[in-house]
This record gives sequence, C-alpha cells and structure tokens, in this order.
Amino acid sequence: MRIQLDNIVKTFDTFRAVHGVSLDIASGELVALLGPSGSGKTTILRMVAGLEFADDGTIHFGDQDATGIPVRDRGVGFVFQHYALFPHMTLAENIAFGMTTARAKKRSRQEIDARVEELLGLVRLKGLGGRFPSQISGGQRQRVALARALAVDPKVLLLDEPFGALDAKVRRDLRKWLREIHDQLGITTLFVTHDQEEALDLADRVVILNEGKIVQEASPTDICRSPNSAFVMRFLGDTNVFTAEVAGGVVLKGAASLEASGVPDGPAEVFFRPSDASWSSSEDDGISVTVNRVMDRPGERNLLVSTPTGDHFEVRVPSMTDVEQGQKGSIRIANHRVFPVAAGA
Ligand SMILES: Nc1ncnc2c1ncn2[C@@H]1O[C@H](COP(=O)(O)OP(=O)(O)OP(=O)(O)O)[C@@H](O)[C@H]1O
Repeated sequence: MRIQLDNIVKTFDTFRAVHGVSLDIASGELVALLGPSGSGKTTILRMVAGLEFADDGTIHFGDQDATGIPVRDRGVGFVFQHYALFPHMTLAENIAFGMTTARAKKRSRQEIDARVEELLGLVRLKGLGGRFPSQISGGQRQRVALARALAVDPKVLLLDEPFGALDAKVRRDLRKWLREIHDQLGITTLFVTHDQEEALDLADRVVILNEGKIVQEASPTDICRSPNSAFVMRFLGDTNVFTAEVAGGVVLKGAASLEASGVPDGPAEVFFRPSDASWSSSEDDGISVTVNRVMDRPGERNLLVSTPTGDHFEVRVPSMTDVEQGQKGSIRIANHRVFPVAAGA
C-alpha cells in the first residue's frame, strides 16, 4: 500500500510540531523517520495511524484519502516502545486478540489457532504460546507485539522506537530480524527512531527531520556519502569541524588544500569524520598536529590531536599504528564536506 503525505501541518496549542511535511512511501518500502527528540517523528506517525489528525494537508493510502479516517478503519498495525501486551493473557491469546474483536474479519477458532501458530513461527517463538508476557525477555515481548500487530493483516505497519527499551546487542539482533521479516512479507512500513545506526541498518530510505521539517531524505548510502547540511553531518555521528574561508572553490588549512567546489566564497565549516583522516609522523605532510591523547579500542586507535591554531580533532587509525602521546606529526583528510556559514549565524 502506497502512502502519500502532502503538506501535513500539526500545531499543538500555539506550538507548530510539524511544518508542511510531504512524503511519498512506495508500496512495500521500509522508511525510517530519524531525528532528534522533539523533531516531530511520533506526531507524523500518529497522523498516519489516525491517532492524531492533521490541521492541514492530506494523507492518502493508495488512492483513498485517509486524512479523516479514524484509526480503527485504517488497517494499520502498530508496535510501540513499551510493550503493551496484556499481562494476564498468554502469548497466544495476546496474538489472537485482534482477530477476536467485533470489527475483525470473521475466522473460526481453528483458523485463529492456525494463524497464531503461523505467527509464533514467523517471530521465532514456536512452542512458547502458552507462556505469559512476564515469563519471556524484553526482546521476545517485542516480537510478540509484532506478531500481534501482524495478526490482523495490516496494510501498513507503524513502529515507534520498538526496540528503544532494549540493550544494544538485543537491538542489533532485532533489527536484522525485522528486516528479514519485512523482506518476507513486504508490508509498507514506517519506523520511527532517534538511533542513526538503527535507521541506516534497517531502512530502504531514511527521512531526517529537524524541528518538524524534513531536512534530507535518501537511501542510507546517499545519506552517509552526501549529507546535505551541517545539521545532518553532525546528527549522523562523530565528526570533526573547523571554520575556514572558501576562496575560489578551495579551503586552505596548513599545507593542505581542500576542495570546496560549488561553495560560495566566504566563511564556511569544514567537516570530516575521524575515520576519514590519516596520521603521518612526518610534520610537513598536511595539517600539522600534536597528539594529545591516544585511546585504544578493539581494532583501532583514536588519536586526539590539536593544531597550532587551536583546532582539536579526533582521528581513527589502525590498531597497529605506532604513535605516542606528545608526538608531533600531521594528518591528511581523505574525505570532507564544506558548508557555508550563513551571515549572522
Ligand atoms: N499532545 C501534545 N501536546 C502538546 N505538544 C505536543 C503533543 N505531542 C507532541 N508535542 C510536541 O510536539 C513536538 C514533537 O513531538 P514528537 O513526539 O512528535 O517528537 P519526536 O521527534 O517523536 O520526539 P521523541 O524522539 O522525543 O519521541 C515536541 O516539541 C512535543 O513536545
């Protein structure tokens, strides 16, 4: 089912939480809404669900205008961060719940039992249908929550930080699992997260929000290779930054000349990731630096370095690199982005 949001606006009292968001989600696509806290992700998801109504703009499900259709008639399945499983029901009863309500398509007891078994298999919990939610782990509960959402054959799946309360390792495992389920079922899915890695690992397309507006939407590859603003560059993860003057499409820094084609002459910010710079013990090789600290990690070393002009950078080098605190040398930047600094900013 294709979902189209056209110029959606939502204001709470006087606070505008969503400013004219337009988004076209293809049938079968998995789209992640990614942004800092308060950027409007949940509000957009709730409007797609029909739990909240837009003040302006339209939402289409396929050819149908769904803007004013209430949640129970939209055919959406949800999973939220906090497991809303019924504690007094077994896992099988939880999964069957939506199939037994008055609005559900009529199924015989046998059909319901067969569907529950099928879903328990899909979420890899075969044989555990008789347990209660308190008798399984947090990750397993979220798998049951997904099975319950899928039980009513939703046209659209909406997931709001479904793994937010789980530890990092379980989250990573569930991410891979969710992507496999998505590939198997092909249900159009909108996934809200503030975790960059989760969005990049899972989604076909990542939509980055800031202050209720879309600031960039692209495939994970394009988002990582071509962040379109200083905000996206910073938001996506560890980055170094220094201010400089662009002149004739070039930034000069120490002995290094960095390309800035297309950037207007004037003040700019230059960004590079710690893994996009290399270290050399020769001092006249790029940007001269002093190593202030060496931090070892499995498989790599993080160097905290400073330039004679007072910039502080972090550089990631292979774990076997011979380098010591206090050593002088230089760094070369292999990949960088330059964004103009707006006047008055
Ligand atoms: N019912 C409400 N009444 C008033 N303000 C609200 C309401 N719901 C959300 N907001 C405000 O709208 C803005 C966007 O909220 P939203 O929950 O959509 O953000 P979010 O990106 O999902 O954040 P988080 O990652 O923290 O959940 C926030 O400033 C929030 O305080």
